[in-house]
Amino acid sequence: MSLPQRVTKTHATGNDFVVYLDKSGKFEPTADEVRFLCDRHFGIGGDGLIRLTRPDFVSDLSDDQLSDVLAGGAKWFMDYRNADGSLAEMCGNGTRAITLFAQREGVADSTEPFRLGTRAGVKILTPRGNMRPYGANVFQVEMGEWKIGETDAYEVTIPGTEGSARGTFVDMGNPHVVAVIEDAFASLPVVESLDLVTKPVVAPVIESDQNVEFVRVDDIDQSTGVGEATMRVNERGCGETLSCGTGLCATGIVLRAKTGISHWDITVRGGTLRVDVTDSDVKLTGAATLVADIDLL
Ligand SMILES: N[C@@H](CCC[C@H](N)C(=O)O)C(=O)O
Repeated sequence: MSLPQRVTKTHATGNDFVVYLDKSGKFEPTADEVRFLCDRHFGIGGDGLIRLTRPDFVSDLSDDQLSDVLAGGAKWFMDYRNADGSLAEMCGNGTRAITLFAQREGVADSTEPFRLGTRAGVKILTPRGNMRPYGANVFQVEMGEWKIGETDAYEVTIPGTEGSARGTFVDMGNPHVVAVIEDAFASLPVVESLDLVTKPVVAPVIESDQNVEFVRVDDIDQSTGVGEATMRVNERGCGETLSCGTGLCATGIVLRAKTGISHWDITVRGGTLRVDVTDSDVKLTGAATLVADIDLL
């Protein structure tokens, strides 16, 4: 068994995680252990597992990744695993949940920005306290650089559902395809009616697999420059989740490319978050929650 006795259940806008602190590097989980803890019937349940550890205890990091993380000033690392046991480069919601946990464990200062290492580089989290309409224990995350592919280059379908949409690839460190489904190129049902238990199909195939976001623009206030949108997501390695932080950022980036609006309040099934996009950076603002400490038997 490579798990510690005590783990903690957390979530960030309903994207839920089993997390633990591994100060000594003794507790690198196996894929079977991840699947067990994330199982909603036989385990604790979670969209993913996060080990908070020192960067040099993460065995899959290349020398370049490790030196980038250390050069970026991160003393702690978010080792993220999807519920199916696969590794992921990044988890936007996970960065907030694990930073709140790091504060509680006394390894992050609750008043200062926290530099967190990830497989997609260092992310900086600034605590914002309670913030309407986003909730309690809000953090603003500097998610860093992003890349967008050709607009609408992919066809997105859902097996068993009639219709299709066009999707745009976004690299947030991890891979996303964003389909704005209530525009001229889409014939899928409305966002709320989609079957996202079924994994969407993206063509042409993306080798890494991908997370897929389905989005509707609800409102654009030209006087404030802020848009509102609704999004749902099917995540790689996990299935439908109530929220996906990197997916929200990818959504903000695609909506900016399509509308010219850079600031978005996006509502997912787990709440509302803020995404602010510039040419060189994207910021994500949202809440985080610690739910329970659990002793494994
Ligand atoms: N929920 C996450 C993303 C988690 C990883 C993703 N499933 C992947 O494999 O890329 C988020 O909040 O960003």
